[in-house]
Amino acid sequence: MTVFIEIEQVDKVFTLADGGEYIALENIGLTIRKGEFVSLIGHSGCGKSTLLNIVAGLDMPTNGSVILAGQPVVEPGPDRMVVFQNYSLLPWLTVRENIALAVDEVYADKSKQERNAIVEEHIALVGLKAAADSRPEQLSGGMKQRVAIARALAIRPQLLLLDEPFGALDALTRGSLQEQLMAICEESRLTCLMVTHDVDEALLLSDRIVMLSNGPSSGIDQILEVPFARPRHRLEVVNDPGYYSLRSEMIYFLNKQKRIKQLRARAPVARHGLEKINLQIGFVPLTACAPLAIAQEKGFFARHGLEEVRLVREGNWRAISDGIAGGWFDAAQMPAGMPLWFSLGGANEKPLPVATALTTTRNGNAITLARRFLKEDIFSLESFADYLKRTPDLRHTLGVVHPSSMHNLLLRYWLAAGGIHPDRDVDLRTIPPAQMVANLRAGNIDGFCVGEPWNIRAAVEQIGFTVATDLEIWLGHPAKVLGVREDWLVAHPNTHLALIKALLEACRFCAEEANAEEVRAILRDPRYLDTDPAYVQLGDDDPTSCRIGDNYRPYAHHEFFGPGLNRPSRTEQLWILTQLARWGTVPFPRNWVEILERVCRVNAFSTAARELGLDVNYRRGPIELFDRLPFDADDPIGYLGRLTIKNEVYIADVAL
Ligand SMILES: Nc1ncnc2c1ncn2[C@@H]1O[C@H](COP(=O)(O)OP(=O)(O)OP(=O)(O)O)[C@@H](O)[C@H]1O
Repeated sequence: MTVFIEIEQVDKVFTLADGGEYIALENIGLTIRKGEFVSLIGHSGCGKSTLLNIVAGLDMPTNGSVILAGQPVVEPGPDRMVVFQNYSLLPWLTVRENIALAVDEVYADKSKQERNAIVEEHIALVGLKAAADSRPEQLSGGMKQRVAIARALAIRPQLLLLDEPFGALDALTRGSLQEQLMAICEESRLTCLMVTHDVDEALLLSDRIVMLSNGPSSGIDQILEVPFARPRHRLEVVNDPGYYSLRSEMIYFLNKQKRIKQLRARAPVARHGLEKINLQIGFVPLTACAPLAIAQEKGFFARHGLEEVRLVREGNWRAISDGIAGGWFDAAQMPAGMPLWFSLGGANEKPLPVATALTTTRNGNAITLARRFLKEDIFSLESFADYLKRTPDLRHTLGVVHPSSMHNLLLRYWLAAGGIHPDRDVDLRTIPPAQMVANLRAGNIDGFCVGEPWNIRAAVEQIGFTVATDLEIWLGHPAKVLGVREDWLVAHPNTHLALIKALLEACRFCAEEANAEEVRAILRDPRYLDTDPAYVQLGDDDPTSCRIGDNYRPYAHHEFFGPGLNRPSRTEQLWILTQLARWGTVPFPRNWVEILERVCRVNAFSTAARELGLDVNYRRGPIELFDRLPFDADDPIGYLGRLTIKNEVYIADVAL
């Protein structure tokens, strides 16, 4: 399909009554192909109608241009017709006369007979023959909108612009009009640009959905391709396996925009020598969020002057990374690899320096497989690898939670140690932690690697079984860290120290066996983990492992506090770095020493720990995983070279 519309670097600035300015749109760039159906979606006031009006020629951009079929758009024209939500019919004219008015104007060179034929054809097209002599007041909303569509189509525009055309109609009428519009567009190969608030409408009608971020200075946040075959039928579309993932992508986007509005609304408050005491800290509901929950509920934040901390519960790590990248979180609980992943451009190919000065938990992960594998005598890495070799025609999908999480890195390491290439021999799919068990139950995945309580829950509920835990993979590995953007850290050094101190005290509280019941009770609150506390393993008699219910598999304890446990480790971060580079997620930086210094803020940890009177001189031993392959922290590139199963490794200078 050829390019039909080019929207080039369009800005729209409105002059306000008080003389000020409002930047509605900034740097919008979009091309639309001939015959394509594109929808614009976004929150109220984000500039959808403004953009539509600019394409229609009803308004002009402040900067940039719109080119339609090679010609700049400078005014409205008959090649573009707009259908508005409020129909815009002339009340004193009948259906036939409303349509004829437009036809007579555009086709003045045709005979009266030809013009009448066009009018009648379009009245029939939208099924309004019986109402052709009625005036708008005698029509229902759906009928009026059909007149508006017929009027728009009758002049054979090259481009149909629709501004929430079905917004005011009841669900039944809306559904039937959507189907009629789809049929007409497919028949006439019309190009359409539609503004809508309706996620399902956009998915049914569009080839692409353009999601606009909130204003001021709205821009294109993301463009979704809608791949369903045409002609489309509503039932087939909603039953397509891809429908719900596209739908949740849109809902996620719209919710994110709503949250950004709320979260940005808080002005910083400085007090007690701290640059900011009203913090928003993101977390994902896992047993590992205990230190944050405890710091809040037991008053550790407040004790260190952080009097207005708001913990923001997110369903997945992507929302955490969006919150940090967008700057509406001050800090977040993160998977151990996320600060490096950000700093090396994992989020959007542009390095965003993110630092950590505190490891909040170790352990707490496991690998679960669906129970049906037990019937095939699969109970270990070796038997799983054997099974995959025996059944090369079967594809297996395993869930991980984020590219930078230890679950992803440990699962990949475990598979590769068994001779399984994680990107060739199986499919890895990113799924939010709390949705792992449901996806395993539904058969969408064959297994997963995730933090607790989800492995234990899958085992206790007999949906899956734990095939490997931290005890077998890497006992004591870092799991979650406190992450902050480097620019935030530089602007809030005292607040950062207070935050580390509050969380270190909370970590100590979580680690004391006597507090286990209280921590469990706090975690069961819907604001935190919201799960049966029986699945939360804390405070077992055995210092290294625990057994839950009648599930006799030992699990490693979450470790929250102890000598050298919370101090960020450059060696561990270097191991993470080699694994991220091994799988091609980020380049391996030639300047890795500098990168590790920027990411791993050992000094900030030491200052905080010293101020709390804690010993800071402990060092962790060398890293050794279950396969006993030595990790050479002095020669990480040599170590990467010795790994046989890997993707292409890129080595590059990374400028932070
Ligand atoms: N003439 C104007 N003068 C000043 N501001 C304007 C003008 N027209 C629109 N705006 C502002 O520009 C922004 C974008 O408005 P627009 O109507 O395009 O949003 P929208 O996404 O279509 O909203 P909705 O979904 O509510 O219809 C809004 O904040 C609006 O207040």
